[in-house]
Amino acid sequence: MPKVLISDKMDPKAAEIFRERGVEVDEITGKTPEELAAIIGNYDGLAIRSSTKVTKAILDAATNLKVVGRAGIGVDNVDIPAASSKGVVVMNTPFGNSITTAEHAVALMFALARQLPEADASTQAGKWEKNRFMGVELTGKTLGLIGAGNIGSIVADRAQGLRMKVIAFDPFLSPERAVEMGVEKVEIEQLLARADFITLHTPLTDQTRNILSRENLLKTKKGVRIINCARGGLIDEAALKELLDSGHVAGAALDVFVTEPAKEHALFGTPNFVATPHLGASTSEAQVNVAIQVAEQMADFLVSGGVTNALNMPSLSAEEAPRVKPYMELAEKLGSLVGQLQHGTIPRVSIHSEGAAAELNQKPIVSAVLSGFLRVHSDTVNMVNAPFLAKERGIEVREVRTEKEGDYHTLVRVSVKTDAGERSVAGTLFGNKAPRLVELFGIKVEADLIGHMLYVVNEDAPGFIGRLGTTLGEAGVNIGTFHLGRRDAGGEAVLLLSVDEAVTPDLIATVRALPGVKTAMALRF
Ligand SMILES: NC(=O)c1ccc[n+]([C@@H]2O[C@H](COP(=O)([O-])OP(=O)(O)OC[C@H]3O[C@@H](n4cnc5c(N)ncnc54)[C@H](O)[C@@H]3O)[C@@H](O)[C@H]2O)c1
Ligand SMILES: O=C(O)CC[C@@H](O)C(=O)O
Repeated sequence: MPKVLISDKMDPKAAEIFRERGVEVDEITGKTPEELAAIIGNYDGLAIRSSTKVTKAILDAATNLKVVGRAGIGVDNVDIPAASSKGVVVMNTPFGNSITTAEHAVALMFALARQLPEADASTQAGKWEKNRFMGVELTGKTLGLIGAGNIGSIVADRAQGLRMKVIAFDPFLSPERAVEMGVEKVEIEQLLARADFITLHTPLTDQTRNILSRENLLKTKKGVRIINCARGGLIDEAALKELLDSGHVAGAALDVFVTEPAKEHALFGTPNFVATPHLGASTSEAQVNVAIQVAEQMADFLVSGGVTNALNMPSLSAEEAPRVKPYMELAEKLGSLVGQLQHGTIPRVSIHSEGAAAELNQKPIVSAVLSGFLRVHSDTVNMVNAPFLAKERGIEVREVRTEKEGDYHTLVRVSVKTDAGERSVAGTLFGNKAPRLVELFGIKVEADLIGHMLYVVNEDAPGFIGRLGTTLGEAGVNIGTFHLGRRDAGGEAVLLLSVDEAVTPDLIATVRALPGVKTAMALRF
């Protein structure tokens, strides 16, 4: 039974779904990084919100971890490159809290427009300062969106309902989508110069870090009001404080901070500054949504291999998974076979799916080939990190599909470019389930690639099989299955034998010394 740790406070629905789906679950929140590192080795999955930091150190300690599930959108608390290189899938729930967060941004916009928090505090302090709190209307004002993705577009929709004019800076926003959203796509300079309110809805990346820098804040319209419900680090907090103090910025509302939790901050107590403790996603509706979604996605992955909303692996729905999985097994075996048989630099790997195989999602098949191929050199390679490692090693990966059937109803061929030219192996699925090799370097040979195997290339001559059988028998090696193929009578023959135990290097040397043997190698599947 796979085991998951929920390490941040999450709606109880998550644990309920894990258990219903046959996943054991522990809820242990509030651990220090050291305490988490001490227990993470016991788990196959880690479900988090924003408090748990999944650092390289945690991943190094997570010897059994297969998946990290973020009940939310931002994954800046997960070291994704480290997770990918350790073969850990990282998933998020990209839509579950979008409405809630957009509503929080709108709430903060109202709070700034009418100074609601300060008016509330003053009134409850018995001051009745009716003339102190003069607000501004939203109607007719210009709202500048920085980031017009899921949340930004919901904010735009709500702002239009409030009769605001919405302009958006987002390099990835297409003109068609801008028209559909009813917003004017602008460059950042125009946005800064024109917006009465600015709201941020981008992830924190190298391009967005400090997007509201001191320089950009100085380019804003005097009296601008700024809202950040996306990520700390998008605004220069020190410059924001100065510009609030000088009155250039009329108000700022932050839900997110460079350092969280922000228990002390230079901005705290500044007039017209509103703060919430990263509450963007905190409604019961959003928390139920993300808890259900993360638990379903992680359980699908751990129980049936389905991959949804992964940031470092191709998606594979729980419905597709049973059909694609036997192909992944076949692909991995074929990748492993070429990886074991071919040494030296391989600049290109091509994966050709034919017949029924060509109708499937190719991404997991390609990843499985690369995983089998590269695992020959490292035990830590898997489906998640194989495409990254292949890229790192400069291996070009080609994918070809031919929907028409050839000799087989379904076939996967893996070819590698070598100094001696292109060499390929091919396999099929028997009964749509059992992977079987059908061709090896141009020779038809049918074999199940399982356990310990011996690969021999020899001159096709009478008596050879007997001599080989005797040699193995004398070494105490029991033959399980025996597969033979040859290019033509008297030409080159290939033998693939499954044996009950590993073939030692000494025995390989003895086989290589037999008359007529060109190559002999031990293989492992
Ligand atoms: N406060 C919270 O509790 C809370 C809750 C949910 C999401 N968030 C955060 O909100 C942010 C947005 O979430 P989303 O679901 O809308 O994401 P999204 O991916 O749907 O949208 C992000 C948008 O930012 C745009 N973008 C990327 N780089 C940009 C750049 N350099 N300049 C301008 N635009 C750029 C993208 O093109 C995209 O349209 C994320 O950082 C997320 O983590 C915060
Ligand atoms: O989990 C939370 O409370 C915050 C989530 C939010 O930051 C997100 O990116 O989805």
